[in-house]
Amino acid sequence: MAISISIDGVTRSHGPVKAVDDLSLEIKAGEFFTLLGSSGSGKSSLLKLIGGFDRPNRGRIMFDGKDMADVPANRRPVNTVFQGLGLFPHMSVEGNVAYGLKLRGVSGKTLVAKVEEALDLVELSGFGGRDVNLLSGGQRQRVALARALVMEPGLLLLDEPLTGLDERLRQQMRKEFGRLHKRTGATFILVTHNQDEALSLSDRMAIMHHGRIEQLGRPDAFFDAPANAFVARFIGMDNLLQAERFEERAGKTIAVVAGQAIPLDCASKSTNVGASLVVLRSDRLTMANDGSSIAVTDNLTLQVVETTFRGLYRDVTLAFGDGQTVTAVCDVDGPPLLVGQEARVSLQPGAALLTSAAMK
Ligand SMILES: Nc1ncnc2c1ncn2[C@@H]1O[C@H](COP(=O)(O)OP(=O)(O)OP(=O)(O)O)[C@@H](O)[C@H]1O
Repeated sequence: MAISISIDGVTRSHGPVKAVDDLSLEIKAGEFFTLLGSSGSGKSSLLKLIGGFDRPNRGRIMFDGKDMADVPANRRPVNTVFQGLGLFPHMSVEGNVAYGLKLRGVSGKTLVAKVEEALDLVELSGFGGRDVNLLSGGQRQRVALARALVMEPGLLLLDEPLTGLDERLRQQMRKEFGRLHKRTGATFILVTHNQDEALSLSDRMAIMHHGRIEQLGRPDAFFDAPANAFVARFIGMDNLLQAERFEERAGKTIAVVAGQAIPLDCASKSTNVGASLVVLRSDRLTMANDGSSIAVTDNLTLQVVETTFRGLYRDVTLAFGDGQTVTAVCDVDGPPLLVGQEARVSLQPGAALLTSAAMK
């Protein structure tokens, strides 16, 4: 049965460092939830507290409403796949996968059937007798997954499980996680600093920083409304602009940047010049490759600072009169724009958002 998790005001300090800082979070039963954040943000620390490998200084962690404070790791309905795996090198694939079940007293035909089923789930049928030391990196990762899944946990914790794999294997394993999540119905919590992984797999995700959650929600919501400049930068929305003022025109909020009007998509947020930054979504900025305007209205006139060939498109860095820059995408047909030339950039609906300059 999938497990719901409730984290209530949890703090974990190491001397002066608060690895987890008064953090509260609800994870639904059966959800694929991702903790995303840079190195040292507290992701692994939080996962360890959930798994019962460490104890909070303050706050409570509940599974299906039951306080886990006095439940040790080996009595929690949890299995963990860590980075670096920790497979038993002296055991075969089968031996590794069967280990936990044997400890539980499972034996004979039931044991064999369960191990086979788990290996089948990770597409390693027939690999039972192999030496784990002779497997490829991806196969070893899948053995580690099978070893966790065979225990039929209600909660699976995945701590950077794809670290150290090459890009092709990462892609393959990523698909596998998605598939396994659907098939098992368990709650999955993934820790990663890889944004692609988080976006492609998660029902919901949280971006952590300094032991706190900066934003929580469905992956697409981060792009529609990044909570603050830190989150925007973290997810690659680097076009952040300081407005010189905000104005109301015909019921619309306009940001004025270096004398040019940028109509904002969200009128409800605070439009205090010091507290707010304008975010331009690069996927909603369009320009012709000769620099002429595409749309009749909502155009910006900017100066080309740099163009970078990216294969299927070109990145074009463009400057406002006050020196602030944004990057837009331009198609590769025809000659590239020239550095120093003027270009007309059209703002598609939803191109300009507002975000908070300050973090939580
Ligand atoms: N046992 C410990 N003793 C002292 N400090 C610790 C300990 N565990 C974690 N920390 C500190 O707590 C903070 C959060 O660490 P944590 O490992 O949770 O980060 P993370 O987001 O998982 O990072 P990474 O992606 O690098 O694994 C860091 O500043 C780290 O140095």
